[in-house]
This record gives sequence, C-alpha cells and structure tokens, in this order.
Amino acid sequence: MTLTKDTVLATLAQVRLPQGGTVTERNLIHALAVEAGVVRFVLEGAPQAELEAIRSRLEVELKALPDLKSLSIVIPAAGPAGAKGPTIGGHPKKQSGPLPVEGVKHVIAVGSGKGGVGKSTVSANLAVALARQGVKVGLLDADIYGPSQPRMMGVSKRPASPDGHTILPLQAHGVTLMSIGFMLKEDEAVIWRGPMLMGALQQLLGQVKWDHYGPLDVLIIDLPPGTGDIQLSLCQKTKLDGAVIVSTPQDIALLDARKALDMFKRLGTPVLGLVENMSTYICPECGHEAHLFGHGGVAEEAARLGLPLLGSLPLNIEVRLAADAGTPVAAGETAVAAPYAGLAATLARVADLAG
Ligand SMILES: Nc1ncnc2c1ncn2[C@@H]1O[C@H](COP(=O)(O)OP(=O)(O)OP(=O)(O)O)[C@@H](O)[C@H]1O
Repeated sequence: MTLTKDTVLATLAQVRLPQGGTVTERNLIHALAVEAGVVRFVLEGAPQAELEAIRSRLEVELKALPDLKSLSIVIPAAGPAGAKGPTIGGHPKKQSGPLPVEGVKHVIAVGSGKGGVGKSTVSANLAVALARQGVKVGLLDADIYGPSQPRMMGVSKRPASPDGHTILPLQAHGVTLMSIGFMLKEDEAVIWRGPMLMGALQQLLGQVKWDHYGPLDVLIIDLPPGTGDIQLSLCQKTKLDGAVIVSTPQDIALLDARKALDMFKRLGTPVLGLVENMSTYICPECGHEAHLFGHGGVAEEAARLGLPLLGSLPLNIEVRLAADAGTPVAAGETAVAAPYAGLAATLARVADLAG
C-alpha cells in the first residue's frame, strides 16, 4: 500500500498534545507533501520549545508507518530578534463556507480598482471617525504587499501572542488594529504567491482576537488595490456585510473602480457605496478651488449605479501630513476632519452599524 496524504493526516490527527488538542486542530502543519514514501512538512504556530517537543513526538508516530521511506519535519527559524509567537504566512486551511469574524458584528471591506487613490488613507480616517462617534471599530490592514496602516495609525509594535497561536491586536486612536506590517521587519518584502497570501489573510481574520478590547461593532478591512487573490478569497471565505469603493474622479481610476464593482457584484458582495477621494483642491494661499482629477465623476457613477455616494473628500496637504505623522486628520478638530466625520455617519446609517 502506498503512503498517501490522507494516511499521514489521519496519523497526525490522532496524536494528542500535552498542551491540549492535536497538531491538525491547532493548525501547526503546513505545506504537507507526501510522495513515493517521502513525507515533508513545516511545523509552525507555537513557541519554539513546544514545536521541538512536538516534532520528536510526531517523528515517533510517523516512523511507525510501514511505507514511510523518509521524513522531514521543518521548524522555521524564530522571527525577528526578540520576536515571539506565531508567524504569518502559510497555506490556507480548508474551510467549507464564508465564516463570520469572531467578536465582530459587521465586516466592511474598503477596496479600489487602482492603487494610490487613497484607499488606506480613507480606511484609517473612516475607522478613527467612526470610533469618535462611539462605534467600536477594528481596522485590518489586508494590503499584504504594501501595508501602510502601521505608519498612518502611528504604531509598529509586534503584537503579543500569549499562547503562540492567538494574536492580540494593537490599539491606536480608539481603533483596534492589526496589520501584517506588525509581523514583518520594516524593509522586508512580501514575496508570497496566492495561497500564501490567502493563508495570511485567514490568519489575520481568524487568529487575531478582535474582541480583545471588547466586542466590535464593525471591522473595516483595508484591501490591496485591484481585483486579485486577496479580494476573491476574502469575499468567498468571510461573511462580509459589504464593500465600499474608493476612487478619484479621474477617468482611469473610475474605469478601474468599475472593474472592482463588477468583481464584488460577481462574488455576491453588496457594494454599500462609493467614496470620491481627492474630489477638490482648495489652494491654501488664495482659496481658489481646483479639480485636479476631474469633477463629479464618482457622484455620477454612483447615481448611474443607484448606489449611495458615501462621501467626497478634498485633496488637502493636511491629510497627507497627518497620515505620514501617524495621527489621521479625523482624530483632530480641524475643518479637514469634517468630511471624514460625515463619511463615518453616512456609512454607519447605510450599513446599519448600530443594529
Ligand atoms: N484626500 C487626500 N489629500 C491629500 N493626500 C491624500 C489624500 N488621500 C490620500 N492622500 C495621499 O496619497 C497617497 C496615497 O494614498 P494611500 O496610500 O491611502 O492610497 P492607496 O489607494 O491605499 O494606495 P495603495 O493601496 O496603492 O498603496 C498618500 O501619500 C496619502 O497620504
């Protein structure tokens, strides 16, 4: 009889760990490959010392399999110096249908067709403005290739993990926060392929204790730009209340926004509304109002689609400076904060966040 993946998994599933559960229940096995009697996998997701003990135990069990020719159980090196706890990345676990996010009432994704239209800036300010209006809000930076929330929200600590599996989110400006950026070194490039990305997203949604600071009314997910694996995986695997699309009024951005709208429609995720960013520019010197990226395009698109225009946000240097300094403008009292407060109030009504 040849050795199969199922036989190996069945053997692994029977090994009860002294800390409770099994390696499969605790999702410690990654990248399992079984070929011509050769078994290889990565053991990851618990403190290093515990993994070493588990490896010895698994070696004994697996070496008893009659058709095993060779066995390689790899424990990845510990993360950055001083870092403890789980690492992010790895193939996704099998999952039957879309799952709710534990400890969270509503989940809203913020997407855009094109990069650089201000999706992360809008997500950060929206989250902060919602928090200021008394909504219990979480923000997940799912822009796995270019996480910007650590900088925009002004935090960059590595999150704690008391059991080597659960990840405790951070908090900034009244928002419960998690970003893959917290788990990587600042200049570390993410070079994962699709399955690894989806595994990372699944971990960020499932292993983070989103209600660590109390149950959340809403989790805002800052998506990467475009219509790729992350968006697809999120819509299929997570119960979403809907998506918000950010665009500038520029034709090319709107064209891409239409692709994003089409993707959400095809995946059955309701689009809650559109946000026009960089809608106008008011010269701080003379007060002249200019429309650098065109005018009214997003409002027209929203009207055409019968969707609400959730907000129009001017291009303002204070928005950029505040984001770079780690305190979104929405956290302050200036006039620049007002459109974000308006956006938060409108979204709270449209998505029935109080309900
Ligand atoms: N309304 C605004 N006024 C001034 N600057 C803005 C505004 N919105 C965004 N910006 C600036 O534009 C740049 C791009 O914004 P941001 O990173 O939020 O875009 P993005 O769509 O999330 O980009 P990507 O996902 O491609 O990384 C940032 O420097 C940000 O500070």
